[in-house]
Amino acid sequence: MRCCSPPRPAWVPTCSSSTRSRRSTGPARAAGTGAWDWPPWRSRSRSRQRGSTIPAMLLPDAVCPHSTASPRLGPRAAGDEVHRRCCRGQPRELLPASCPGMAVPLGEPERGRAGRAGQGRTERGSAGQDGMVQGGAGPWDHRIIKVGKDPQGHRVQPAPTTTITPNPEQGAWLNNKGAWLSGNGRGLTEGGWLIGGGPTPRPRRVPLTSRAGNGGSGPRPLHGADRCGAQRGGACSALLCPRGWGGGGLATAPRGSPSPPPPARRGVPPPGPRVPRCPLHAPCPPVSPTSPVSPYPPYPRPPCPPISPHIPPPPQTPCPRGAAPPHLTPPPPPGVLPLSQAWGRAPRLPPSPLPAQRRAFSNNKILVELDESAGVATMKFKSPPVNSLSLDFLTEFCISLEKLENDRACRGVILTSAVPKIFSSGLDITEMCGKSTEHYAEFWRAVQEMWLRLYSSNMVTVAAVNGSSPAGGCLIALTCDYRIMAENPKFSIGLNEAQLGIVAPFWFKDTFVNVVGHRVAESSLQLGSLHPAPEAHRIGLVDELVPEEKLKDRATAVMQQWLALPGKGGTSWAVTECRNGDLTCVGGPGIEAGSCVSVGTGGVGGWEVGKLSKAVRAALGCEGCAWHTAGRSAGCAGRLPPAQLAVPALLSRAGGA
Ligand SMILES: CCCCCCCCCCCCC/C=C/C(=O)SCCNC(=O)CCNC(=O)[C@H](O)C(C)(C)COP(=O)(O)OP(=O)(O)OC[C@H]1O[C@@H](n2cnc3c(N)ncnc32)[C@H](O)[C@@H]1OP(=O)(O)O
Repeated sequence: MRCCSPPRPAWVPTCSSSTRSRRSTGPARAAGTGAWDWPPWRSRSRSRQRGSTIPAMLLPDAVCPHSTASPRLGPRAAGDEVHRRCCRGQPRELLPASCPGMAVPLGEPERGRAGRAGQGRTERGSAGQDGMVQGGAGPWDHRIIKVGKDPQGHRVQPAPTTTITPNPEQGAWLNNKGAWLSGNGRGLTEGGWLIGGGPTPRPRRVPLTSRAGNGGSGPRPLHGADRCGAQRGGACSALLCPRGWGGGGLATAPRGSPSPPPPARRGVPPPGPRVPRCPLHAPCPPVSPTSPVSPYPPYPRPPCPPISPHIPPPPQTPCPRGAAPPHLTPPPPPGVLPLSQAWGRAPRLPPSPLPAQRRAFSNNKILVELDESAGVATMKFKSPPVNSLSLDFLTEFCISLEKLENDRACRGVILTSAVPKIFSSGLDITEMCGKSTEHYAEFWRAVQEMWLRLYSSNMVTVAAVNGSSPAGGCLIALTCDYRIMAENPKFSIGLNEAQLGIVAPFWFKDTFVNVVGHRVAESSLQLGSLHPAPEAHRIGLVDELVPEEKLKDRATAVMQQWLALPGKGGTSWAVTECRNGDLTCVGGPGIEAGSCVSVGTGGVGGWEVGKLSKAVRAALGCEGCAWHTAGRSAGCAGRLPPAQLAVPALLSRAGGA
């Protein structure tokens, strides 16, 4: 969460020209001719509007119009290739039957799928001899024609057409011969033959898949390709599971973690919901078709404690992951849309009265520890020697942050380093030379994604800077709500790009200006200064200095202070109405109807415009709208219809005062 306006107006597409004129930065700068035009997924609409000269690799032109997947990741190839892949990245039941991406021409082998998507590879035959899929009347009605080699290597003739019928209740598929089909992790199989790119994603490591799936030869991003696993009686694999759970260990399951259950065999119904499950891992409610599908795969969920099938779980055991008890979450007044609903996420839980519970997630470069009782996670960078922001690091960063974002138990994140003396050395320089154009685009997209996710996070973010933090490392700290630095004068922080002979991108600069002000930013950027800790504190680049050994405690204390603010527990709401471009409060608990809601550029109690717009846009499905953040008000730019919205009471009270 941010307390000041993010430097977005320069590039955010607007609904009205009047809004554009009110922005602090001119449209020329947003023309998008540079490699870091931002954000990439905005470029499409803007290019349509204004004939932008944005490089093709940044244009998500090939994004499937039927897809709700984020078009952010990876360079896009041209045309229907991507369209088809894009569609196939979606849960099929969510796709319209008319989606052209579902229709694969009869006779065209799914040749590319194995290579591109990492799925559809036959068990015994070679890629390209796989089954051919003909689109049927609906997304689930596919005729499968087997072509390939039998186990002895003989070529087989096309087999009779098989029709697959889904059985959502069982989570399995039935062919027209009454045989059960199953996903074997690589695709839909029948009798050991892979007959189609099934909906069961194949477990593999996250970061590389999420990158390669958008145009490379590697596997596609798996997340979102499946329904919630819990609906099939298995583990929940949907990152945006409404219950807040991450995945079923599909992507980054640590070594030694229990293997997924074997796929059902032919003629044998797959395991249904008969096996008693951990109350923590109750089946997820169906994922709404309007839910955004994350481009990221989940990361591991904790294994269930063993439950004997003979001993049913205690019926009264409250699910610590479920809804908060009624006394903790009073129902909103009639007509009030909880903000969580507006954001499409569950409300965060207040600190749990249960004994402290800690969860730790670790991948290669970032260690995440979540203290559920405090609702605070710590992300420790552990990518020696200097925590440089490589593509892998950035990908892991985004995955970890998104996981926490979707975890209702987590309300704040402390970013720090596990590498002595270094917070982060900034962007990995080796990623910026000697690589392909596609790699540069991918890397740069990841940098932007990292910044966007951190800046727009609705968690409290505190940077505990326990070492030097040049350039991109400084950006991470700047993007947090609060910065505490170890008071070691050997540690320095700043945007030193000028010393490298390069220019800090404008959004680096804007973030810097937001924190230190124009004049200080100007001279610091011109000189490429790295400010020793005491100086950094003096110019306001960091909020406070503490001895290094007290850094963690101080960060925790600051976090508690922030989390103690009202509205953070998701318990108080106000109703606002969008009228004439302003948000007007139309009533709420303790809030007078008609009071005007406005948000100062300095923020209100830690709330800020970006999040408000996020909520509003999510509630109205008005993604095309932008919010002007100039001056002291936040309003919609143009075409938001009057609607009742919910914003935290804190915001409304402060704005109405
Ligand atoms: C810059 C490339 C230009 C390409 C052109 C592209 C143009 C378009 C892109 C525009 C991008 C603009 C935005 C840029 C943002 C950035 O973040 S750029 C990176 C800026 N970072 C730095 O300048 C940090 C430089 N490093 C240091 O100052 C020091 O290394 C340190 C972090 C203070 C640590 O010092 P120390 O403990 O003494 O360790 P070292 O011995 O110096 O380093 C150890 C090894 O780490 C390697 N390394 C250091 N920094 C980086 C890095 N950023 N990326 C990759 N690797 C790094 C260093 O080389 C050492 O490696 P070895 O020699 O192999 O041991």
